Amino acid sequence: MRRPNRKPGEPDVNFKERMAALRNLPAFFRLVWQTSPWLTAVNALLRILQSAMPLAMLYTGKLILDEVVRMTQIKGEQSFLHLWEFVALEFGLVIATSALSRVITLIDGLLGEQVANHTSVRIMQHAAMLDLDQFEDSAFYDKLERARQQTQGRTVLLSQVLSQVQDLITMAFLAAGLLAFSPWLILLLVVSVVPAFFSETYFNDKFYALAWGQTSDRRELDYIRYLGASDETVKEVKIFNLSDYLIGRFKRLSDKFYHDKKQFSVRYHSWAVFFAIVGGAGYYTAYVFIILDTVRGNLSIGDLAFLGGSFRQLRSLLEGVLIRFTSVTQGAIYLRDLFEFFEIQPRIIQPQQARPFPDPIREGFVFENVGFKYLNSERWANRHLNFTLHAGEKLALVGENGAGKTTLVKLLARLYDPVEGRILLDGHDLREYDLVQLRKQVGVIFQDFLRYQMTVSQNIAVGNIGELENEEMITTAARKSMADELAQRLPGKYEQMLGRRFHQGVDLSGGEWQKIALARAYMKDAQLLILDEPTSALDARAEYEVFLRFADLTKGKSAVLISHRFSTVRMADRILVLESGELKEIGSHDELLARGGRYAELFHLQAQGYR
Ligand SMILES: Nc1ncnc2c1ncn2[C@@H]1O[C@H](COP(=O)(O)OP(=O)(O)OP(=O)(O)O)[C@@H](O)[C@H]1O
Repeated sequence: MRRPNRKPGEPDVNFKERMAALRNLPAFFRLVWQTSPWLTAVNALLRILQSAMPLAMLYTGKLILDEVVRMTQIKGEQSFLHLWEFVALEFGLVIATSALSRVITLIDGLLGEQVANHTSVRIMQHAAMLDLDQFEDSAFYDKLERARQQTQGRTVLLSQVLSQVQDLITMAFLAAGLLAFSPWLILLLVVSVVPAFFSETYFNDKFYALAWGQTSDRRELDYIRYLGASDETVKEVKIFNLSDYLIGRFKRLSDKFYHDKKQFSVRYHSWAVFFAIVGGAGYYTAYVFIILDTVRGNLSIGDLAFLGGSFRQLRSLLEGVLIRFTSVTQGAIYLRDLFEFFEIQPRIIQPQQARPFPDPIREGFVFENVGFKYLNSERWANRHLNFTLHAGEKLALVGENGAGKTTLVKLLARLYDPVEGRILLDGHDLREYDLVQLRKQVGVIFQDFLRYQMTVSQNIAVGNIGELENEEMITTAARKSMADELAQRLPGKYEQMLGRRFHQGVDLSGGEWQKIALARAYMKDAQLLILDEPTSALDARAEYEVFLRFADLTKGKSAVLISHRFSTVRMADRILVLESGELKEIGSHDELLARGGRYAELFHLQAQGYR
């Protein structure tokens, strides 16, 4: 479960907001047009054609009826030519209508799919640009989630808006016919349908509020569902016998949803039935008037059929349009989340006149009174940091859990910018350097590195994805990190699928995964390599070898190592001890031991454990 959501019942959308949300539609249609101009244009054209069909058919029906009546009134030999022409015309129109509606559905589906894919790609592109700390902000995260989840809704919205326009045109055609006969019939129509519209809007708002109120509970439900049945959780669920507890929690929540939904739906549908009766009464009042006028001889039988048909269709179209209006505005409100998400801009961006990243680094990184605190946190995760990471130096960071080691390396890799002070690289602020080059020249393997459910070679290549096809580079990197031996043992070698999610995937042990992750570090020729607890799961021999190799393989390069094992730490040139985010001491292993400070204390503590 991710973030707390808004309070139940919030936000209650009113009519004004609904109308305001419609302003997102032009931007939406620009997006649709960009996705496929060709399909959009054809779709629009066919829909205009389709919208004239109902009137054409009703009118042909009238012609047929009038012709039949005329023929029954005349005695003697008669020509059927006209009648068959009309029938053929109506037959043609029927066929054209169903063909058109098929083609329109087809294009809607294709276009919807393309729009969904195009939007997903844009969301991914935009998310990739954004800063790490933006992902840690709950309001941002909610927005991203909603922008992402509504992909399917947008496909529906597309055809809804198009159908809405099409129906409005059809109505204009039909209304023109009715208007010529009797304008007040139109008035009657509006009066009989409008209450249903207000009822629909009212219940839609209520439903939106209900859905909003349930968002965080729904997430909890999804989370419990995931806990209850997934490859990653099954082990603990079995060992701790959690399934009954989880099922109980799931049932309690889902029962509550069911209860809320039932209450809502019963009220909603009861009112819908009532308003359908009102609408029906309106229609029959009008129909009676038309019948009476026909009996009086003012209208032909054909007119009766035409007007009755027009009125009936107009009523159901109007009802449909009004009801659809609420769901269109609903969709437009969700669009607002999407466009607001696109408007979020990253702060860590490529500088206007970027300085090329030095190659080689001459002086190194200088921390000048660097301080950093996380968003929504009052505590400084790092503060008053003053030290130099010299070019070519191997620096180890030690400190207790939460001391700020990972935060420090995130600052070094410019995943965050300092809140206080600055970091200089060869005399210039890190913020002035080309960001793309910086990402290439600073390699980081985090303690919570990703275990991609992909092949061994893809898992290594993510360290430098441009070299995905470079087998030699991948195997060399694997040899350096000792992942090669592991790959050779697997049935599929480098093409072996890892993880259990996909066909014939195999899972690895924690240490084996670390070897794979370490290989990523060797995939690029970075000048600064940061390893955040890279060997915590390796056995003693593997760890020893990794570090012997590491020193050798990173000769002339700078490196930062985070580790809780002092056997690893002591191999570094210097060691920086952090305490509550601040620098406690810095020096070589021997210097720090001689000083008898915190490092010496921690070192002896760990050494004691081995005696
Ligand atoms: N994304 C975050 N948002 C808010 N606070 C955070 C975040 N990440 C870390 N912190 C806090 O910042 C402080 C420093 O965390 P950091 O991860 O740098 O510690 P660390 O020394 O690497 O710890 P460990 O040895 O457990 O890995 C901690 O108090 C932690 O709770």
